[in-house]
Amino acid sequence: MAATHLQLHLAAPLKPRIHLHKAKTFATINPTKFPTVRCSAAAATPTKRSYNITLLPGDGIGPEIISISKDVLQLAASLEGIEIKYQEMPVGGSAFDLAGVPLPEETLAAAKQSDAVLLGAIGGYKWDKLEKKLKPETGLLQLRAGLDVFANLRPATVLPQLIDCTTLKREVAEGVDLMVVRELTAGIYFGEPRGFGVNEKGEEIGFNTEVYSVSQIDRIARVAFETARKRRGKLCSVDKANVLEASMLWRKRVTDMAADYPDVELSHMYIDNAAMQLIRDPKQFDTILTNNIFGDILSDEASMISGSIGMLPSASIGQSGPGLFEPIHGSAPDIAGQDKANPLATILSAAMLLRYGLGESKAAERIEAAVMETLNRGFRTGDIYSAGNKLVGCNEMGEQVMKSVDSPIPAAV
Ligand SMILES: NC(=O)C1=CN([C@@H]2O[C@H](COP(=O)(O)OP(=O)(O)OC[C@H]3O[C@@H](n4cnc5c(N)ncnc54)[C@H](O)[C@@H]3O)[C@@H](O)[C@H]2O)C=CC1
Ligand SMILES: CC(C)CC(=O)C(=O)O
Repeated sequence: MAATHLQLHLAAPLKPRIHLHKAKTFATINPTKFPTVRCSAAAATPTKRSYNITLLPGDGIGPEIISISKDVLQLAASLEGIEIKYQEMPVGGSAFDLAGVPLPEETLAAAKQSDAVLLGAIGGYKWDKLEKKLKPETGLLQLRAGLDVFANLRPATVLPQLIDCTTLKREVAEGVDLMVVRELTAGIYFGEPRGFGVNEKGEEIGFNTEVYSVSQIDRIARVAFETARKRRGKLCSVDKANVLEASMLWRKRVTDMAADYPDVELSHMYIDNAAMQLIRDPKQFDTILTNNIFGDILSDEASMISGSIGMLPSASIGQSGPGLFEPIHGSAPDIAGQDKANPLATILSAAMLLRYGLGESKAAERIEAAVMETLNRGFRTGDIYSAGNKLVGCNEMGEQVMKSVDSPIPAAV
């Protein structure tokens, strides 16, 4: 098993040497905006050019968007002289149907042994009534925990081509470029005790626990400070420290860590206010640091500022082992199998895999440039359609991105 370049740079627990820098080539392709940070190997050239990727299509639209994203990834990689071997494994509801569990041991083992993992999405009506441990969602949480990918980077950028898709006023949305750094393997999604029971009145209850340890807070905070430092130097930590003890500890640790980052302007915001501010004036945000559940919600909210949840990719990284790359959306069972899904969030997740997971920035730039060019040529899936553009399905969108992949990349400024 090969450690990714990024992970080598996260090796020291308290001072991960995560490297994030301005994606100048992207700014060149489109001077307005796209994700303006990347974290990749510090070394200019990756040490190897042959990789093993585990593909986890999952459920719903997952197989459609993964199939297309694999083709795009393959083309971009081969044009850069990179060899990739793929292994497709089941996860989620489809894994339950095949193997009786949502994360078969073989799937986790394959993921751990690969250089990076690309996931579609999991879940669907069919499996909603299963007991908790068998649900597709449990499989995804087990996968994230099994890979220990604690840092989930979710960029949200308003592209000029999609400005008509935002639900906000143009002047509010235009130029938004933020990064949500979401803690991914702790908090209420994982905390114990949890379960169902009966209270003292004999009434049935369901309960969960929001719990964070110092080390869990410190490691995600460190990633967020490093991220902010390489962006516009502003970090907003979002919590509920007026009510929750876990948030009180979170705020204290983040505040203490700020001493190590005098160049980063730290602010704190309660989650309820942050949810409101994100709609009122999203441009005030640069990097947002938050816990597992607040990050899940805020990033979905941010997706509508940029036009569609079908546009936002994510990268989940740990201190060692492969990273996990997936769109922020779910399995969209309402449109599954209808060739309606927007594949761009997954295609852009494949670009993040190349850059953050493998340190292969040139191939990543090819994909990002191709997405921009495809949008420039007017191709739109239904979720991002506006008058005057060409409405296409998931497959056609993928094919158009493929056509653009081998177009020349402008030099960095
Ligand atoms: N990471 C994952 O695999 C996640 C899985 N889920 C699961 O997905 C299932 C559906 O959950 P929902 O709450 O409906 O969230 P969802 O994100 O799947 O869908 C919400 C809405 O966005 C649309 N949408 C999502 N992705 C799209 C795309 N690529 N192109 C066009 N439209 C898209 C859907 O059609 C739907 O109307 C559930 O079983 C849930 O547990 C939900 C969130 C994350
Ligand atoms: C489906 C859950 C396990 C995760 C989730 O909602 C998310 O990460 O977006």
